Amino acid sequence: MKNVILIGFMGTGKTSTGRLLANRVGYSFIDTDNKIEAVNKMSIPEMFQKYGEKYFRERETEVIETIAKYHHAVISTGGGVVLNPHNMNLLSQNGVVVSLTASIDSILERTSRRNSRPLLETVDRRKVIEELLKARIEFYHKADCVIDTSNISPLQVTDKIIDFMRKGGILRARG
Ligand SMILES: Nc1ncnc2c1ncn2[C@@H]1O[C@H](COP(=O)(O)OP(=O)(O)O)[C@@H](O)[C@H]1O
Ligand SMILES: O=C(O)C1=C[C@@H](OP(=O)(O)O)[C@@H](O)[C@H](O)C1
Ligand SMILES: [Mg+2]
Repeated sequence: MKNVILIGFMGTGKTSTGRLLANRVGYSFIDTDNKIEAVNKMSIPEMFQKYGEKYFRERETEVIETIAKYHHAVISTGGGVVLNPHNMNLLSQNGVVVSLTASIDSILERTSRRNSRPLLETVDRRKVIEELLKARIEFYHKADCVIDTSNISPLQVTDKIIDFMRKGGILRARG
């Protein structure tokens, strides 16, 4: 049974929408960031601060190597997972990849509610978001399905993902 992998920039709603989707379709839910924190017994900001981004990326890949083998799971990734082709090869072998996008204004607004994202701890957040997006956009478009979440609720995003799953025969008609 295929997994559903959510990719996308910080603030596009991967964690919140993924949890909702898993509840609706009866899949288990895994968020790579939560798993990294649980396995390493350390928050992500603390990990970045103590050991840096490279160390975090290594822990991220370790977690992906484990969870890519799961079945029947919605897997919400962190925004930088796409940077390592090894991560994406593992995840896509056993799942369909759904990419969530959002306008810069939406990303800015959504990531300012709670700052647990070390890469955005900066004075000019808009500029950093623009630069990171520019470098990553090509990866976010390599997906089986791309959904713009700027003007729709997480529930509406899950409606679209469920439609996509039904059309692809991943999910049976109703229920
Ligand atoms: N479609 C949406 N519309 C409005 N707010 C959203 C939407 N999706 C997520 N959010 C909010 O944006 C913030 C970041 O969402 P989160 O799921 O943590 O994103 P990600 O995991 O992609 O970084 C949260 O406060 C969440 O409630
Ligand atoms: O884009 C990134 O490089 C990151 C995104 C974060 O996850 P979200 O996309 O869920 O915010 C988290 O993995 C870490 O702070 C790095
Ligand atoms: Mg998240």
